[in-house]
Amino acid sequence: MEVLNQMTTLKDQYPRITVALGTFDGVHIGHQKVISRSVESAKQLDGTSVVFTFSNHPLSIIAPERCPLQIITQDDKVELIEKLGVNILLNIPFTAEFLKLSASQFIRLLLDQLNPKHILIGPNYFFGYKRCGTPELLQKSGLQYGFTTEINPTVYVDDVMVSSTLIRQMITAGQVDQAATLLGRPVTLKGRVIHGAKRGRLLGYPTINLGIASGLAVPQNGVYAVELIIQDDQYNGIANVGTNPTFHDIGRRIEVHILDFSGDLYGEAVTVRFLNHIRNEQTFSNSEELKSQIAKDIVAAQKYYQTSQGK
Ligand SMILES: Cc1cc2nc3c(=O)[nH]c(=O)nc-3n(C[C@H](O)[C@H](O)[C@H](O)COP(=O)(O)O)c2cc1C
Ligand SMILES: Nc1ncnc2c1ncn2[C@@H]1O[C@H](COP(=O)(O)OP(=O)(O)O)[C@@H](O)[C@H]1O
Repeated sequence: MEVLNQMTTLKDQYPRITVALGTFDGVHIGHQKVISRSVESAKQLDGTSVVFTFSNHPLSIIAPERCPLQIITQDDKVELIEKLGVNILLNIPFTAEFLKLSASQFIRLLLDQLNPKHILIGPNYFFGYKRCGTPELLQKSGLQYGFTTEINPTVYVDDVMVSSTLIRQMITAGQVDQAATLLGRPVTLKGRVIHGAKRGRLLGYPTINLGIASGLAVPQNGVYAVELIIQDDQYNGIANVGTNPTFHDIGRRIEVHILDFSGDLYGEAVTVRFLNHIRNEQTFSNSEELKSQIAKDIVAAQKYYQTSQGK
């Protein structure tokens, strides 16, 4: 997949473009449908599938105070879009100038740069200054300018409408299993192992510590059954997200005790998949109480793996 970080004229080089339009935070199952349809219709046309999206959330420019936490990083978004088989990703910054484009100017920009044959959007796609452009306007303009617009129907899971807003709420409420259903994959965070208070080894439960990137939606403080990927190996683990209130500790972080593992992991890149919420973070009166609770947490996590991983 070719990734372009600024608006580029593609129409001359690629005569039959299909373009999926959207912010696509999370690349959830609804987004995946829209993007996959673009890939399919490009194949039918013997053309080129393009995703046109922004590298920053439009609200970060329109109303920064209302800009939501992001479900995934930009790098992960690019990787997920690539996996869907897209040919070209236009991942361009949403700027103050872009904000001022009217709906018809935005359509004109698409025509001038891409001249698409087919446009794919979700049902709640609005565009142009003050979100004046509607899916219907795109359809009508297509009749005039020679493109078709496909509005993908709303995707539901058990009567729940899939949306980035709902997924963010689920993640920050610790409902990671429900969020995974709407994302089509587990809630995943990545980081490098940093040094902590070196207390874990004394408790008998060493934990890799990961910092929390600002701006990302992180599961609410608590204990979770997780899977980890370190280099090419997969492990089961038990994570605590929080501030270690038992020890009047410092900043919020993610820590994971890896089951059946020993070794030095400082500095390693780690991927953590949050599978299931086990309990909330608590303040214990002493480290013995915390230790015996962690032993119970591990039993709960193992039960979870046995049922979910078929072991
Ligand atoms: C499964 C698990 C559950 C935990 N639950 C709590 C908790 O409820 N309250 C708390 O204060 N700390 C909790 N912790 C965090 C421990 O306090 C922390 O791992 C320990 O202090 C070691 O910190 P260190 O890695 O900085 O050395 C938990 C850790 C694990 C691995
Ligand atoms: N099973 C394990 N799970 C997590 N980390 C482990 C494990 N075994 C060894 N380690 C190592 O021990 C370190 C954690 O020990 P800990 O005493 O908690 O120190 P810190 O406070 O620096 O995290 C990890 O960074 C890793 O290098």
